[in-house]
Amino acid sequence: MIKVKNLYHSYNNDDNYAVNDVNFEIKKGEIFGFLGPSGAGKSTTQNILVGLLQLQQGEVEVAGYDIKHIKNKMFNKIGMSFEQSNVYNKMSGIENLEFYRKLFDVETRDPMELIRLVGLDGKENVKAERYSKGMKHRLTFARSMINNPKMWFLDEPTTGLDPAIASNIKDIIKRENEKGVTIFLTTHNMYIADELCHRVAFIVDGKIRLIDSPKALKLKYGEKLVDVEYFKSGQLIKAHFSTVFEAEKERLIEVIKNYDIQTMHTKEATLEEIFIKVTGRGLV
Ligand SMILES: Nc1ncnc2c1ncn2[C@@H]1O[C@H](COP(=O)(O)OP(=O)(O)OP(=O)(O)O)[C@@H](O)[C@H]1O
Repeated sequence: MIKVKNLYHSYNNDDNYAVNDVNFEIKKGEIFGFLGPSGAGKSTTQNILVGLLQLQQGEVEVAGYDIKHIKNKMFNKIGMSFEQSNVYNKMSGIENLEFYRKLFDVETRDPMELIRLVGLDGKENVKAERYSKGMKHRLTFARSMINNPKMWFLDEPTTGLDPAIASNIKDIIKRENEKGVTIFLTTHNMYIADELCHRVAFIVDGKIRLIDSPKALKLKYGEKLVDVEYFKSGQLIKAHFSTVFEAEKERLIEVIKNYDIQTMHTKEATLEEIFIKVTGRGLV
């Protein structure tokens, strides 16, 4: 669905690259996470992919279209939800969607259905200038689905939303993906990436440092420890055991056999810990 080969971008046309030899492919039906700290080059890459920034160097194919020769038809197939909401303030929520749907040559979704989906019903006739930041964000998100995109670009889709609304947005993303929509998700929120993405790319200083599935990364970089809380002579003992070393595995079995276990968890590395391990940098 997306092929990116040897992509470079410099804002000043010098050798100070915001995107520096980036390569990746996204398969149809995949949720691909682009994970990196502020200034890593995520938005620059995404903006080239959606035709907002001109391709300077490299090869990019999106939904079967070569980005060097963008055809209007490509925009029928893609949807974009930006971190910075860019809705028309003088129009109401529903007017924004009604206006936007006219820009497409394909069948579009019912604006009111989308308004309901993102929980803006009851506010559809209010001008967007009176919407809160989170409401504008949801309207932008709803708008990005109006043309039933096959390829959906989501930039920080849950940033600034309260937990219940963020959870609703995550469910919508999962459902659309189950229907076959391919998703390019840009974020520095590792929880979202972990929960939603089939594969993630770690990007720092314009370069991709690693691409893999969250599960494979955890298996590779996880500590393989089991944390156990158990009662011994009436006292709660907290201990952890490696599942790699034989002696520790035997100690763990002894504890399970002889004591009353309160809690037992395998300790997995979080994506953020792995990111720091691999790149030497934090995600913010
Ligand atoms: N319009 C611009 N002009 C000049 N430099 C820019 C411009 N936009 C971005 N940059 C620079 O390019 C680099 C990559 O920025 P980019 O916005 O792609 O990062 P990002 O990973 O999306 O960050 P964030 O998470 O903060 O959005 C940064 O060094 C940034 O300062």
